[in-house]
Amino acid sequence: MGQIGVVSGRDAFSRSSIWSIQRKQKAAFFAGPPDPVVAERDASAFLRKRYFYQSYGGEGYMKQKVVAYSRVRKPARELLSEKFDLRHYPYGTDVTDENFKKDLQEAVGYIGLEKTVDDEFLKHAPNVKVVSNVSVGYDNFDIEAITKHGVMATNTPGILDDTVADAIFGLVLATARRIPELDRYVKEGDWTEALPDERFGVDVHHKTLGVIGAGRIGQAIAKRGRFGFDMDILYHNRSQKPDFEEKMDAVYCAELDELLEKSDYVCLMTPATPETQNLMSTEQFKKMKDTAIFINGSRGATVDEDALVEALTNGDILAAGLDVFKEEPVSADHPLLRLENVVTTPHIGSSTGETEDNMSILAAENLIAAVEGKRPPNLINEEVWKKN
Ligand SMILES: NC(=O)C1=CN([C@@H]2O[C@H](COP(=O)(O)OP(=O)(O)OC[C@H]3O[C@@H](n4cnc5c(N)ncnc54)[C@H](OP(=O)(O)O)[C@@H]3O)[C@@H](O)[C@H]2O)C=CC1
Ligand SMILES: O=CC(=O)O
Repeated sequence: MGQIGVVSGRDAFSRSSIWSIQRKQKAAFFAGPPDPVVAERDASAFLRKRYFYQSYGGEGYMKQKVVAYSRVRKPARELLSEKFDLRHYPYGTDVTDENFKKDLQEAVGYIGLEKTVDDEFLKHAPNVKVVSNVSVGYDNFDIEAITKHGVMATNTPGILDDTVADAIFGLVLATARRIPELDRYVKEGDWTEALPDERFGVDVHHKTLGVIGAGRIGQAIAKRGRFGFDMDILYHNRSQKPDFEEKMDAVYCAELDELLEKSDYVCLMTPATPETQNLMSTEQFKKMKDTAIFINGSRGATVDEDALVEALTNGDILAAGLDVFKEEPVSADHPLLRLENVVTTPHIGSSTGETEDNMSILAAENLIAAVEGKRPPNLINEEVWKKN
């Protein structure tokens, strides 16, 4: 089936229908003011006809295809289905799947998460106007290639900040107070006497929290530390943030080393970019206090995992809380997972029903705007918009 450049029901008529309406309008103009009874009859005929074309795919009406991949939530799928012929594929599907490949060939939009969208992907998607990520991080997008193809790229910033900050601060507490380990201790029947000292945790309140990457989420984490736990806040960031400093008494560390040397908790929240690749490696872990805890909520790419295993085993740092890994899902036999001083979660920063719904809806709105020729609210590659 070929494609027809129509989206809404208003456009869903064959040319002959439109000419017929135009002829009637012309005749009505020369006939003077309309008879209200006739006007009402014409209006209901118009609606019936539109219903017929929408419902039965009559001549000239065909919804455009949109491909959705993985966790695109129901409210967003419903929103998209009102306007498009939505084809939803599960996690793991790729262009080796013939149906996915065919739908992608015809689709005007793609919405999903985690899948790499690069030159190769876009060669299979020649009609796509927009690729809409259901996440704020877009390291799975090759923005240069997407821009070269004249395709708009969008993401979902802002609406997930508090949810992610809660999860990452949860890792701070779980790691410091050894909650998963002690949960097992209770459930496995080992709680038969007063807790031995070697199972004690460390305080979080009144300690120093160092945030690397004090953007939307980094600042939301700092807010919890500052106002919930009376922590002193240090931050290292590409640019200095005077507002943030004022609100949270945060102190800027232009040099990462300064933050690493002074912090009790180091929380990494930068995007994954070529500059942040293995930002934390042997040298950086050695700079940290041996009583300090490292938390990664950014992406696995920002941490040299072999160096982290070494730092945790040698006692260069006390413990680590990790929501993200270089390979996801992380393999069950990964050396990090064998360490008792590591607490993990399966990349769950934004994983609450409410927030995932909101992210999916925002991603759907981005897609719809772009396909309808409007500037999507969360456009990443402005150049494509300016060119049009
Ligand atoms: N674990 C999870 O489930 C989730 C993880 N994330 C991750 O968190 C990241 C951040 O999201 P968000 O806070 O919304 O993004 P923002 O863009 O608001 O914040 C990123 C911050 O990192 C800073 N930064 C970028 N590069 C560097 C660098 N080389 N050195 C120091 N600082 C740097 C930026 O500085 P500047 O202000 O100067 O640009 C900015 O302040 C996402 O890209 C994603 O990877 C996001 C959501 C959930
Ligand atoms: O990791 C999640 C995101 O939104 O980025």
